[in-house]
Amino acid sequence: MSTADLPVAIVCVGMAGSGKTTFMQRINSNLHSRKQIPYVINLDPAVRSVPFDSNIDIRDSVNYKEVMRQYNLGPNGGILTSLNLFATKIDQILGLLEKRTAPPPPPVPSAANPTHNRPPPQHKPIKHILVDTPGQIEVFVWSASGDILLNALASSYPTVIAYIIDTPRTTSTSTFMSNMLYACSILYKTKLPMILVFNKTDAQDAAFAKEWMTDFEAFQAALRNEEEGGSFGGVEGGNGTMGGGSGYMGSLLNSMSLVLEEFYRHLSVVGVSSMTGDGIDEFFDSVQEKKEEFVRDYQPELERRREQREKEKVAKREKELGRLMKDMNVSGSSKSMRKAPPKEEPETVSDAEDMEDDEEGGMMLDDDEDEGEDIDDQESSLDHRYRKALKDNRGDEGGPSGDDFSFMRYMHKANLG
Ligand SMILES: Nc1nc2c(ncn2[C@@H]2O[C@H](COP(=O)(O)OP(=O)(O)OP(=O)(O)O)[C@@H](O)[C@H]2O)c(=O)[nH]1
Repeated sequence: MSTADLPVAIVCVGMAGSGKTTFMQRINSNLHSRKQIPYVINLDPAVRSVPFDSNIDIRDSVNYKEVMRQYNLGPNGGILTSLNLFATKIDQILGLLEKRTAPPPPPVPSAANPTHNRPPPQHKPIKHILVDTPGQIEVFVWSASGDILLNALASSYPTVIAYIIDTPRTTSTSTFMSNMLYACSILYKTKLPMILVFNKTDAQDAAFAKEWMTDFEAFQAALRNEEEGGSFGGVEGGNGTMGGGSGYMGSLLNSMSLVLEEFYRHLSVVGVSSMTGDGIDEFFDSVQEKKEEFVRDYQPELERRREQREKEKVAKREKELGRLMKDMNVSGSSKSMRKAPPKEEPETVSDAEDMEDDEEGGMMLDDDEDEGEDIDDQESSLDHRYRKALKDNRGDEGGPSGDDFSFMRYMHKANLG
């Protein structure tokens, strides 16, 4: 299957209360009404109930409350540790996704009439993978496990980030700018195409935000109005001195808006109301646009990075093997030791569809027979991933924050084009 035919993964991130879950529910029901059943993944371990069915739900695999109790953690630590535990299952999740997104099987001759092909069973390919994330953005976006989950997804499917914004709470220049800076940091951290979703347009039209993003002077005028009207910082009737509104903050916001002009150009912006469904079609148009952008601009870079990591891994293995042989003082070819027989992939995970009744009380709820055998493998692969992710975060060689500023290169290229 070519990348363009693969389903697109839409990862919804947004501050607590921005309406992520309501938005997920809306796009989910929109796709259902168009008979394009999506594959839904919930990565929020702390959510009490979700108003839609998930195919994979972190809560089926990890007991958040138990994690908090056993590790003596607060809510954020609990979410982080739950995500870490869940990240150990990423191979199984990808295995499941691959199975569900594979093209329909070819027609098979029926037993009654072997010369005639039986029509393949009804199998509508999945076109969308929807991912809900915890409201504590930083716990997901800036954690090693968030990195693992996003990287794994993006290396298998075109992936876009939908950043949900609470429009009524973004009408002042300073809250708007804070939100844009947050979006910018997520864009640079994930290096994935992003759609800004101004939600709750039934309560507040998003035209002002679109204007501020395309017309620097309009933003400056709004800033001036706020300063003169004494509502700077979003405080109606304030004295205009919040954060030194007359000077420092105002000029900082001015400069920021100039700096962010470049960033705005690479975003899709849509206004939606998850409540009424307004703007959802435009959102899906943007998803298609960003999917194409992913395939065109991001995929080659991801592949280059993957190949580079593969090469580094092989080189490292060779080096370690050489050292081992030296230590053991063994002469002769090492070829026989190089290739371990391929392992069967475990199949099950916290897939809501495949779930039998889970045992309550443990931290990891979804243990099956295969897992006992693979536990060592999982631990070592987890250890490896964590190290890798932590390394990446530190910006060491090979990590996304080292020489790999592909996004910047892309931005530069796009700017020239
Ligand atoms: N008026 C209006 N309210 C909305 C809209 N979308 C969500 N809300 C309301 O915003 C509040 C928060 O919505 P949620 O979907 O729970 O937000 P969330 O981002 O998932 O919140 P967390 O679970 O805390 O991360 C709820 O009261 C929703 O009813 C919308 O389009 N219009």
